[in-house]
Amino acid sequence: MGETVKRHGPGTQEPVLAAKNVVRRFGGLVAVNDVSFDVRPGEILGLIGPNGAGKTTMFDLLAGSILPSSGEIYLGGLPVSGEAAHRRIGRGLGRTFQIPRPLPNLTLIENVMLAAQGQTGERLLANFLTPWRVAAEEKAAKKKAAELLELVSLTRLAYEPARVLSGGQRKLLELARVMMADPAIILLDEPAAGVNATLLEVIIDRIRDINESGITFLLIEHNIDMVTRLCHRVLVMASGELLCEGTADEVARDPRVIEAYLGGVA
Ligand SMILES: Nc1ncnc2c1ncn2[C@@H]1O[C@H](COP(=O)(O)OP(=O)(O)OP(=O)(O)O)[C@@H](O)[C@H]1O
Repeated sequence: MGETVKRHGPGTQEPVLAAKNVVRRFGGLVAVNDVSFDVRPGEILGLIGPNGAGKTTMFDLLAGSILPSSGEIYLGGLPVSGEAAHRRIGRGLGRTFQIPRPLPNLTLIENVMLAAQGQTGERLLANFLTPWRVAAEEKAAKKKAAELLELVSLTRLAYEPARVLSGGQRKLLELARVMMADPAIILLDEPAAGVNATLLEVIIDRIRDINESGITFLLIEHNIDMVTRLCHRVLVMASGELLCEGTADEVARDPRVIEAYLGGVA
């Protein structure tokens, strides 16, 4: 029972991430128009919508890659709209990209370790640690990276260079990399794109495992099967606005959503 409550996140808890009346303009174009929503702790929230709806712009705003024209983004209850991505990541936000680009000639384990290195490096300098403690930190990072590769079913390839990976395996590696910084919430940009059917099952299972360990997800996805199977709740954007929210089945039946998708195709 306890697990179930954690998975869906009690409604009274502080949202992990929230947008309040967020607007983003590019010149005369309003890409995100007065969008507000909460991401509840422990949930997997889907963000769907036709091409050009404003989903990627919303992700960029949440992650701090771009700043809102107006409105606020809250991370763990605190406003962060003026803070860029590197500050947010240190405070529990992780993001994967549609096309992951690991360093091709480094091994998988090195790629995962590197995801912590910025943080570790700063800490080492700040604390004037002695060399043996640096070595100990590296050893700890390697152990953690190995555990994360196991978590994403890539142990077999841990000492291979990243260039040997398929598109789907790169997505799994990206998941391990982002986990290295101990995020509270992970933004996933189209985890199913370019992935074969077998690996898609692995990715779905691994996201579910990680979510069940207490990590919240927000994902953009065009693969509706994946959204239906994974997401506790779905937000639909169209023409920069938040059209509706509900379970995958609820939004799929909503006439406004059907119209938005047909409009997008026409
Ligand atoms: N840097 C930019 N400069 C100008 N216009 C932009 C910029 N980024 C996005 N846009 C415009 O904002 C709108 C929303 O784009 P966005 O990429 O957020 O949509 P999306 O829902 O992610 O689409 P897709 O599913 O195709 O990735 C589009 O009209 C797009 O052309």
